[in-house]
Amino acid sequence: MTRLMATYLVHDKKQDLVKKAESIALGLTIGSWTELPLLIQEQLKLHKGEVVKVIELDEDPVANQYLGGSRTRGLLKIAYPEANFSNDLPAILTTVFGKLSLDGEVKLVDLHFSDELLSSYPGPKYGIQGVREKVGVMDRPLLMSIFKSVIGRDLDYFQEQLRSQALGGVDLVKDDEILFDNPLTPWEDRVRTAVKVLEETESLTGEKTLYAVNITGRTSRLRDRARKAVELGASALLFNVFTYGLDVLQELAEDSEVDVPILAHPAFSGAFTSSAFYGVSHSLALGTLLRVAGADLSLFPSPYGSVVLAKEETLRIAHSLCTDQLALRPSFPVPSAGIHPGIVPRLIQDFGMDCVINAGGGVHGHPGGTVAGGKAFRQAIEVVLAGKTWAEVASNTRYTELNQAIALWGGE
Ligand SMILES: CSCCC(=O)C(=O)COP(=O)(O)O
Ligand SMILES: [Mg+2]
Repeated sequence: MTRLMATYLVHDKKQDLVKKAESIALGLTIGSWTELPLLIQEQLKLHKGEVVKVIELDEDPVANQYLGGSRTRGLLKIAYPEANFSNDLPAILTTVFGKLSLDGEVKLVDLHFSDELLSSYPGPKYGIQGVREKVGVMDRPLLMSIFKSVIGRDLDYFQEQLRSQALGGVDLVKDDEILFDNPLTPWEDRVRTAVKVLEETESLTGEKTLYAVNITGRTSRLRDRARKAVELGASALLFNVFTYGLDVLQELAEDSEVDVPILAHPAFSGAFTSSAFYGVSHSLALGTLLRVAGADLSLFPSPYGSVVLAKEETLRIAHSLCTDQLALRPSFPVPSAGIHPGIVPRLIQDFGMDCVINAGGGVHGHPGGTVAGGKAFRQAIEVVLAGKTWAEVASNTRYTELNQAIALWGGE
């Protein structure tokens, strides 16, 4: 019988972590089975969670102070029989972290899916390789930019901003997650406009740019919207997965008519990932679970910009998105928020070639405007991949836009 393995970080008031683990393993499966008749105990044994490992960690004085008293800290590994749940993410998450998520200082840090369980999840349709093929770029990190200040503006503004981003050499342009359907830039018109603009820019530059339209509105209408978006020519979709739910993402990702890459935005995820004591780890939420649910790209705060995560956290997210220990296509890591060209060396050093460099303000806020902003990023990527430093290209006119960006925002 295959089992799903969950790992929890606990800060427990009591001393005995083995007892704690046993109570979780029981409580989330067959309950107080010891009080049942022997025969039934025997039958239910197959459904009982099993404590696989208990690792006691050193006490953390900072955590103790924060939590107002001494706590026993540890990692608990518990295996749940797959026979206990239907094979879908709502059932899995309710099993491993349903009522437990409300029960004191317990954080779900990892889930290990067996191959058998995983075979019901197709994962990303495109993944890193498929997205690269769509834009025809295999040999460098991709560049993505974000529409900014579109709320309250009309389609002409949208069109101009898209054209500038594409002419700047951006591979993917995405709606901001806070752009919903609205009378000034209805989503269907954004897609129709993008198709025309991007055909035109491709004929000028020879480079493909994808447009990810934000799929929003009531859940019951999302599938139709996503299909319609693709029919109208959308080349990617942006999805605020954590305000809808992972299963909704999976429904979209599995739909054969939704045959474009899906970008998962992390909006709202901080509400249940940010605490050191409660909720779900960043790497599970923004890494493993998004990949399992079928996100082709996962956006998350980088260690360097305006909304930051600790570097180790971001590396763990990227690892979960790409590790070949999970038999699914890898999803593209997209470290984001407050990114400017001066940060590019650190991003490439940390995340390697297979990442997407993503910026809004860092493109549009360039002193030379949006086209120059895109160019500055492409130049930064080129310089880093050539193994050069900013100082070595400081007086090179091939890198004018990059040098302007470095002068404004700095760079190491
Ligand atoms: C927290 S990751 C999401 C990044 C994002 O949605 C965004 O709008 C970033 O914009 P910026 O101007 O900071 O590049
Ligand atoms: Mg945004």
